Amino acid sequence: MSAAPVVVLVGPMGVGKSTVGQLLAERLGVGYRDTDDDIVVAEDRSIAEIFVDAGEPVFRAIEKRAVRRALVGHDGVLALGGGAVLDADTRALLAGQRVVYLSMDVEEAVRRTGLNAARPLLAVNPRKQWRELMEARRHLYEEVATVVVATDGRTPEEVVQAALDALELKDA
Ligand SMILES: Nc1ncnc2c1ncn2[C@@H]1O[C@H](COP(=O)(O)OP(=O)(O)O)[C@@H](O)[C@H]1O
Ligand SMILES: O=C(O)C1=C[C@@H](OP(=O)(O)O)[C@@H](O)[C@H](O)C1
Ligand SMILES: [Mg+2]
Repeated sequence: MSAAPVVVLVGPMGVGKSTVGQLLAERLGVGYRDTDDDIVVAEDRSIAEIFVDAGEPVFRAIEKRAVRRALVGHDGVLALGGGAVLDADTRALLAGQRVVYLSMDVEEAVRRTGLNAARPLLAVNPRKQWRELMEARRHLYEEVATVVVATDGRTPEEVVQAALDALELKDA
């Protein structure tokens, strides 16, 4: 069986992919899936534990497989982890998809993620880490995006509406 997500959400940690993804799925009357959740279930350990125990390259290899599986096995809204676009094969798979890049500025990012131990990449000096992450990744998010939706100063519900408008999708 092969399916394709109706919408794929990409963007940095804390931008609201998981929050917005669930609301968007409700609005569209479809299922919601999150590759980070798939990984936690399959590995039976948290994302932070995988980073600490096995290291980032192992996490990225697991993530790549999880994204590939979800892209052919899920027909609802799919949220990816913030670093999934680092992989060139993943970006190639996203080329044929309807992809929303959720964006935000640095201050909003630091406010939302703060010192969150569940996000190991931001555990130390979050503002500097976030700037560097965005410098490395912004063009990758833009490369895979069908539309860009700014989340600054918007509630999750407003972000969902902006995404539906940008994609010219009607809700269920
Ligand atoms: N539009 C928004 N405005 C304010 N806070 C938000 C918004 N979207 C998400 N959040 C909050 O930001 C944090 C990160 O959201 P999450 O959905 O986990 O992001 P991601 O999956 O992109 O890492 C959560 O605490 C969430 O409640
Ligand atoms: O940006 C990243 O490299 C990561 C983002 C996280 O997902 P969220 O973007 O959902 O927080 C999670 O996959 C992991 O901590 C690595
Ligand atoms: Mg998430």
